[in-house]
Parts: sequence; C-alpha cells; structure tokens
Amino acid sequence: MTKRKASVVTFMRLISQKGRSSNINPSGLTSDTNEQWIQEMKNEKFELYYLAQKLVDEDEWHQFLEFLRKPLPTTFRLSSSWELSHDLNKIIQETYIPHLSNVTFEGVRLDPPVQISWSDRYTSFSYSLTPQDVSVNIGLAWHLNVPKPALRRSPEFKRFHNFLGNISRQEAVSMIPPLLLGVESNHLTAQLLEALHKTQSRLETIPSGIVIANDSDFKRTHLLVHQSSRLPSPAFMVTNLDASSFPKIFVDSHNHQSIKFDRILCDVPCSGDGTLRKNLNIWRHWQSTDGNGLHALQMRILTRAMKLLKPNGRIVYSTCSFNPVENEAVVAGALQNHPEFEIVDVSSDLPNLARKPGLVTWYPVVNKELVHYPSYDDYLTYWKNIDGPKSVPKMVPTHWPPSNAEDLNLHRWYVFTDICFLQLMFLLQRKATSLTEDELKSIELSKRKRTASHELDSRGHESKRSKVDENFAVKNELECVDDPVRNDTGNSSRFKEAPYSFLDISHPQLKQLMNHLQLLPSFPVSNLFVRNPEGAGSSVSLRSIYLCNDMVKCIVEANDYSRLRLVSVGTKLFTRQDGGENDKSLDTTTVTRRRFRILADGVPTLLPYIPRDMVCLGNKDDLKQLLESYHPLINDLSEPFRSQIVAKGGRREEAMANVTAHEESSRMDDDGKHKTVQIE
Ligand SMILES: C[S@@+](CC[C@H](N)C(=O)[O-])C[C@H]1O[C@@H](n2cnc3c(N)ncnc32)[C@H](O)[C@@H]1O
Repeated sequence: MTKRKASVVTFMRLISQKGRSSNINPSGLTSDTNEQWIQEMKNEKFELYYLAQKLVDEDEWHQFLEFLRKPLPTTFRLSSSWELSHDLNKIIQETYIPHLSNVTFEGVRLDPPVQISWSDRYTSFSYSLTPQDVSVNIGLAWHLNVPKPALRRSPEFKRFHNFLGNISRQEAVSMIPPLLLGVESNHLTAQLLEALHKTQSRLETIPSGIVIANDSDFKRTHLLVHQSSRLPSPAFMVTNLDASSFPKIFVDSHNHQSIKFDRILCDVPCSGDGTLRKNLNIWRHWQSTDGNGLHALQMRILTRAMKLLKPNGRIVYSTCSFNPVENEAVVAGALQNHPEFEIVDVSSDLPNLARKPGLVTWYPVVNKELVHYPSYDDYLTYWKNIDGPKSVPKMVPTHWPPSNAEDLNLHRWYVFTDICFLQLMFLLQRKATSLTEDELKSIELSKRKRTASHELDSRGHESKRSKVDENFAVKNELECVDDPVRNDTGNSSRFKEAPYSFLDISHPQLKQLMNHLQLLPSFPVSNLFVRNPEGAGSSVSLRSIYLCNDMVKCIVEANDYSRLRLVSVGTKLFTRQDGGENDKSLDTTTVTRRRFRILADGVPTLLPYIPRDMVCLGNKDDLKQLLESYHPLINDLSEPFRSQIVAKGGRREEAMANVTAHEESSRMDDDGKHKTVQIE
C-alpha cells in the first residue's frame, strides 16, 4: 500500500518535471458561476473533465449542468405485447388526463402525464404491423414530471400513482434499445423479451426465437427472472456468466453447431455518471479515473458480442456514463479490430429521439489530478520511467482516440437529455457482405501481431503472456473467443441451481394431467420439463412443470446447464398443490386434477391451446368476486357463468376450488361485456 502510494507521487513529480503532460484547464469555468446550484450538486473535477471533453458546446455548458440538477421525471410504459395495454392507455387518456389537468399542489400547478413521442413513431416504422396493430401500439410510453411528494400527497396524483402500481415503470432510456434493435419474434437475442413477443398482438403462438438475459451477478439474475415475470415466456433464458467470455452455446449434442445471435444488447457495467439526476451521491464521489478501469472490460464485452453476432445482426452498445473513454473509445477500439462491423444510422426511423454527434477526439486522463498525455506512447514512456520496464501500465492504447476516428462514423450516437437521465447508445451492425474465412484469419493474425507489439512496448522486452495484466483487452478478447473450454467461467462447481429434465409423455402424472386438460394437439407437450435433482423418471412425483420453446429445449439438451450457468429457463405452467392424495373416495384423474393447478403466469401461454369449450365466460362482477374472495362461493356468481362451472366441474365446491382467475380473465369478450375465466 505504502509502496503504491509512493510510486504515484513519483509519477506525478516526474510528469511535472518533464512537462510533457498537461493538466486540463479549460477556460470559462468558475466553481460558483451559478448561485442557484445546490451546493452538494457540484464537483469541480467533473466539470473540468467534461468541459474539456467538449461533451456539449461551451455556450450550452451551464444549461447542461442545470439540467443535470433537475429531478428525474417518472416514466412509465404499458407493455405493448399485452392485450390490456390499449384499454389501459385509453383509461389514462380519457379518465386520468382530464382529471389531472387542473391540479395544484401547495400552490404549484402540476403537469399531467405526457406521452413520449418517439415510441409511436418507431412502432409505425420498424415493424410491418397492420394499421390496427399500429394504433394498438401507439403512444404507450409516458412521462410524468411531478415531484415525488406531490405524487404521494396530492389526492388526484395519489390515485393515479396507485393506478400505476399495476403497471411496470421503466426509465425512458431503457425503452430505446428494443427500438434501435428492431427485434422480431424469430430472433435470437440477448435481452429484450418483450420485443420478441411484440409481433404478436395476442399471445397466440410461442415465438420461435429466444431471449437470453445475462448478468455476472447472481442476485441480479434473479432480479431479471423476477422482472421477466411481467411477460412470462417459454422463449426466455437467464444465464449467470461473465459476458466478456460468454461461451459458445451449442444447438447439437456433438458440439458442432453453435448459436450466433440476431440482436445483442450490451448494457455494460459503467461508471454511471449519467445517472447523476437519480443518484445524487455521484456529485460527491465522482473521480476522473472511474471510467479508465472499466474500459477494458467494456471492450471485452463488446468484442465478445461482435464474435457472437450473425451477419446483418445488430448490437446496441449502451452505457449510462458521459465518459468518452467508456463510450466512443470502446466502440472505436472494437471497430478497429472488427472492420466487418459498422455503425448504423437509424435516425430516420426515430426522428424524435434526441441525438448528438459523437466525439471524434477525447482526452483520457491518467490520474485523479486530471493529468493527460497526448498519446498512448507518451503515456507509456513516462510510465516506464517511473515503474521500470516490468511494470504493467493501467491504460491501454484504446483509451486514446484512434487516428481514423473521423472515418468510423462515431458521430452517430444517441444521447437522451430530454426526458431522462443520460444514456449513450451506439448501434453497430455486422455487414451483410461478411468477410471470407481467409480474410477473417488474416485480420485475426494482424491483431495478434499488434497485441504482441503492444506487449513488447509496455515492457521493453518480451515477457510471458500469463503475467500480462488483464486490462489488455484486445489480447484477452482474442484468447477467449471460439474456445468453449476457456469460455467456461471456471466456477461451475459453485453453481447450485437445479438441473432441467424434460418429461416423457408416458410419465403417469403428466399423462393424466394432459388427458384432463384436453389441450389442442399443437401444444408442445414434449417441451415440458421439471427442475429437481432426481430428474424426471416415471417414479418421480412431479411438483412444478415448466414449458420452453423448441430452440430453448435444443439448447438445454445440447449444453451442460452448469457450464451455461442457466438460472432460469422458460415459464412455469403447472404446480402441484397438496391435499387429495389420501382421499380414497376420489379416482386417480380427480386426484391428479386436484394435485396440479395452472399458474396465473402460465395462462397466457396455455390459453391458445385450451379448447374453447373448456373456457367459461363470466362478467366483470364475477371476476371481481373471484379476485376479491379467498374462498368464492358459487352461488355468488352470475348466470350462465355459474351453471357452466357446475356443468364442467362436477361437484360445486370442487369446481370453485379450481377456478383460477388471472390477468387474461379481464379481457373483454366480443360483446364487450363478458370476460373469460379459466377453469382447471
Ligand atoms: C448497467 S447494468 C445493466 C442492467 C440491466 N440492463 C438490467 O436491466 O438489469 C450493468 C450490469 O452488468 C453486470 N455486470 C458487471 N460485469 C459484468 C460482466 N463481466 N459480465 C456480465 N455482466 C456484468 C452488473 O452486475 C450489472 O447488473
């Protein structure tokens, strides 16, 4: 610790003696220019650093800082693949907006929610939807610029807030990647579940594509599983892997064929200073070097994604940091190594989206004192002088702008400063005319040579690769790609999730369940699976039964689940409920029926496979009754709903015990009055 501190001091002294470095010291900035600024919302180095980077024009700088100090508005969005969305949107427009248009709180007039305009524009352009579908999907994203206390205490807004409780809230920026990527239901994508289902206005079929959501943090993967429960999907998988060495995913058991993705969202770990409006602590703790250490990891994640993408496929690289070292530098570095990629301009599809030219030059600083070297070579010279030839520099060449930055079209990046905290996104596309294998090999070879020469530079003599600091992004990327053994995170022994076992249709309990439900023949019964250490043998008593689509099944069967660190797959359809087994008066079918119930989450997937005559129609009051009563009484239901249930369910009490009200049940029927209620 002491030694490290000493070397930093020496480093700084050397810099000032030799005078080859420069301290960024842009003119026109004083720390107390604007008295309105709240004292805590200041960080002089932050301001110096970003003013020097020319993030915004100098005359916009103060406006920009003031904007950063404004509270973040609430944004919410109705799921566009959810049938109720249109109805809910109408309720917001017709009931709540008039009601919220004239509200004052503590003498201040409050603005009603406003629709975010870019979402409708996109929807009508990028999907070939019918006019009806377009109208269904238009304007589902909103923002609400009302202070939190007013949201809680104004009676009108409080009621609206409660109404929103049923709706998933999302930062406006998180709504953009699916728009840029243009995900379709047959795509293999990383993240973006909803977009996969989007081409279906009703969830009538199971999408053939898949979505894989990944996070290296185990707890965060469970959050992903939880968040995805808004749209339970048989096409969804969650993995717990280091994205920078995301392994090959095989689709045949001989490991010949592996997946290439159509779309990948790299929402990379970043310093996060774009979230200033949400996380006020950043003002206090921000350091100019925060982004430096993340650059290499970000590069590795992006270049790994590039390796896993199909020709014509798209990647959104996204951070919530202002720092060019985490944005342009990463994208430029990755593009240097992958000329088969280009940045795509979709501005005509999203004309309302705020956007600014990207930086073609930027000024990395090597320490907290904002010391900057004009080039990597300058930096290296001084670094070697201080720490000797054996030291490993903390910075890599890609921290600096490449000489051809102007040619990389970096200017097509997106900044959202209007309605949300800032997030930068770059849309990269693998060119359709892909390079031949030979061309790719020669690029690979020249990259290796370049990497090796950097290694030499940094040491002054040849050294063993194993000693190289992991910050050497390019080298690491080269070594992990296409090597499934190296790609394994190496900690599979610590992976404690249960395995996935597909059920044989001859499993006695499954057979009984399927006979009872009389699902349509198109139901993919062979894609049902269980998760338990004993597997799915015929003697194993089933508990929870899950469903996935064909592609997901293929993947689960062709890969070791612990190598992929598969946290979650598909959606849970049925679960066993205890009781009934010992009742001698019941036959086996009744026991099985009692033993399993359809989960509410599974209903949207299952409903299209349930014969029409198995569905009873109730009205709104029946639905209310079923949702509100813990033990609803059959006599409280209306006719003909009540008689239908009795006829289908046999004994009245039994029928009632098996009624499952669910989200789909509140869907309006053709006559606009009835709702469907599913009976097991
Ligand atoms: C900006 S957040 C992305 C959040 C994500 N979009 C979501 O909605 O949950 C970055 C995430 O990257 C994860 N992360 C950090 N290093 C990683 C790595 N090497 N591989 C995969 N994920 C990583 C962090 O745990 C964090 O959740």
